[in-house]
Amino acid sequence: MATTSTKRKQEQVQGVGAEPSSKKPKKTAGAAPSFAGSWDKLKPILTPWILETIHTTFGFTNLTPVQASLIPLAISKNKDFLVEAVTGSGKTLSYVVPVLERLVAKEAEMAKERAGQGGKAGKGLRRNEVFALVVVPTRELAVQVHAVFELFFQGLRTYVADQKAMNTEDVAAATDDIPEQPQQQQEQIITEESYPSPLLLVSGQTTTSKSTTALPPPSPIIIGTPGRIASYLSTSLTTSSSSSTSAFSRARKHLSLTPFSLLILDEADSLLSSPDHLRNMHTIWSTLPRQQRRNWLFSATMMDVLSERTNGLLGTSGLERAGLKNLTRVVVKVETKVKGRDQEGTGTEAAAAVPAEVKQRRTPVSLQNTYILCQAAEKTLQLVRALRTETNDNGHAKFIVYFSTCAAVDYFYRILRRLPELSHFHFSSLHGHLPPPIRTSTLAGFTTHASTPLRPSVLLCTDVAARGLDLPDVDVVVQYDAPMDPKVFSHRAGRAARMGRQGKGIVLLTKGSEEGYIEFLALRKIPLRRQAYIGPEEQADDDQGGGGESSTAAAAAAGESAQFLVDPAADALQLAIQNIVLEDRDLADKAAKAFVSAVRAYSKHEASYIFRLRELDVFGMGKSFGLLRLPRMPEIRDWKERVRKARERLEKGKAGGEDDERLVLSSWQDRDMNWDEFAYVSKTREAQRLAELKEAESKKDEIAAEREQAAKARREMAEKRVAWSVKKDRKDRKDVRREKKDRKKDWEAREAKRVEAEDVEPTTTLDKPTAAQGSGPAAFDAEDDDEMDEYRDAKKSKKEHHGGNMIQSDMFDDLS
Ligand SMILES: Nc1ncnc2c1ncn2[C@@H]1O[C@H](COP(=O)(O)OP(=O)(O)OP(=O)(O)O)[C@@H](O)[C@H]1O
Repeated sequence: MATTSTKRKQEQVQGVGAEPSSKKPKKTAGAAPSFAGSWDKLKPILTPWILETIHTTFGFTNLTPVQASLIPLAISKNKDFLVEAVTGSGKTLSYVVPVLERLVAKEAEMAKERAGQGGKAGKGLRRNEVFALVVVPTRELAVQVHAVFELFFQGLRTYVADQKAMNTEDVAAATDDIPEQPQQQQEQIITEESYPSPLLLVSGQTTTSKSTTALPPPSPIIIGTPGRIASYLSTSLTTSSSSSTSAFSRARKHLSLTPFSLLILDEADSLLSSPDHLRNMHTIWSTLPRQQRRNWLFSATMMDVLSERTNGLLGTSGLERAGLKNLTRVVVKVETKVKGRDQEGTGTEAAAAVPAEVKQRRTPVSLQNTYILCQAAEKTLQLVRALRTETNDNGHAKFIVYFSTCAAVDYFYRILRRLPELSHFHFSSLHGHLPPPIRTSTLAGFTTHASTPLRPSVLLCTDVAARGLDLPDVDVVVQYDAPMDPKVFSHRAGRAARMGRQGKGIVLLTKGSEEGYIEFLALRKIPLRRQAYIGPEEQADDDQGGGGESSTAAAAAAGESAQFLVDPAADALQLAIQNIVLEDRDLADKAAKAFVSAVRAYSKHEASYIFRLRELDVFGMGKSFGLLRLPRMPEIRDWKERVRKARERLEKGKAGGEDDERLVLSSWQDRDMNWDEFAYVSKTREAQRLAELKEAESKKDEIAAEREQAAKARREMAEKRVAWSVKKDRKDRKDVRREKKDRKKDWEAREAKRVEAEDVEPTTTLDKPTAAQGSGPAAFDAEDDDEMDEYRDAKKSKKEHHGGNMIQSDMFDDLS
């Protein structure tokens, strides 16, 4: 067996840090995280109430490596930082603590300055003065970070109350010979006591009103999403040129940036790559004072921003353009010592002789990242079986399942909980199209659910829950769809295995087309281990849990290749899902929307050379979604055409290669049913449908005529658009084809005569004259290519006309 040990080290940070802990970090693979010194021994020494809160409220004794690396630097040096450490390694506290320490220092500095200017003694920051901004990409993460700050301020209040109580006791017990409390300490208590709660700016929580009077009052620390922060700042700070002085001063009074010092971007790579976020970030940057502002950037995939050049502000030059120069990098790496041939568990005695190798990885060591290869038609089946085997065999209880679109989450949420084999699971769903209060309650429900293997819980979600969320005790993360942005992969998987806890990740990859993703991730230092296709439970029992390739036994019995044969259980599951869908037409609508949006999402993969839309088995995908019929979309027409051609090639004995093997086995059958009688459960919806049906019936001929006219107009338009050179080219090719056909007829006639005259067997396909010889049947095979060209031309002109999209565009704008 391969053995692993863990070592985390800091890089590019000077030697300031916590004193090393006397306890050795645990070295067992995937055990508790290695800590890097105790909070008590941290230099500089933390402010008493901050230290007390870390100990009593959070219950933490030791620092994590990223905290030990960054906190001393961030408190004592006025620098910009770029911080990368794996998911769940404690990055949040690594900035929260320095922000608070610097706030305390600023408070004291301002108090001194203002006392010097004749201000009220002991008053530092004013109520409208903002000291730090924390920007995060999602409302859920903002709420979480806000709660951490809030815990510290609660800790402060408790600390102050305790101090006061102690002082009162001291006073009561005082005698003349006991010295007074030092003046400085009393002042500090009064000052610190006055911090207002941090301000949270997220959707559904704060108003977007243009009026400053409707805005919540500022706080020294503001946390929020880019859009909300940008609009809050601009509304609070800007006035139109026609505004009166009093309006201006009202606005200035609402918020002041005089002491502003820190801008923190958590999940910074996401904030800097999404065009929407970036637009808001530009507003924020232009509003904040540039000189005195320090920028701290955090993410588990932060270093990627330095190399990528295609999106947003990424790349070093992009960061420089945004004023993010001279960033001090703090990178905490995870190293795995691998003994044996590889780290995928294939070690043997011989392999053990191979010297151990140290490999870096960008995921926690306690995270076991795996992939399952299956057919597109088997994906939902594998999801269902994974949920069951992980609970039954591995005792796991808390799951997150990621889909690529909101519509897919919405649909599968309605389906999975109705499947009898998952009836004991508690499902919840989270995506960006849900109203904020529902998002909040869903997350709270999932977090507090007392999950056990007998009553497991599953959160179905989009990437809205991929980054930063610290959801306790997540055992397994399943990625039904690989993320469009490869950086998100480790963030998703990192919802499990946090802070040294054991966790597992499973990504479902389509056999025959998506295997390249494994190598792709390995190059990004995210090693994946293969997990066998999950067979039926009885089989798993027989195999001691080994599972097997889909339908291997059946295929072997039939003497066929198992490679692309679909597990019969996938057909049974499709039927079961269809039967659920048949209960309400609304579900069929949701299924179609989910399917269409998922296909469109597929076309948006950044790693498009791995996730090729052309390779997407839409029939199989339709089965996995339990569709009753396939929606009309160009991708399906294209796939149908390719399947047809592959079958033709097979009939002609020309089929070859994996591609054809897959296409030939791909099949689709619409459910035989009467759609006119398929009703909505909602009475109003159904009444509306019936009315529309009646109207359509009465206008049937009119509609058909309109359609015919529209199709004709489209054809004419397409014809007009075709360039003269293309038309000529087409005519030339037509002529060539005609010539070939004539030659073929000619040859056939001659061949028939020869067979009759010489009384011989006709020429077979094996002894055909070659195309180069120009007169045999092979010379006519080029027709296939011509037809294909023509098909492509027609498709292209049609695509140009329709913008390549027959489906409503809102179906796709659905990714998180
Ligand atoms: N010093 C510590 N000792 C023990 N637990 C800690 C310590 N610091 C943080 N934690 C806990 O570890 C968990 C993960 O921390 P955090 O959410 O900050 O990770 P992260 O690195 O920001 O992860 P992500 O990249 O996913 O956002 C949290 O539950 C947090 O309370």
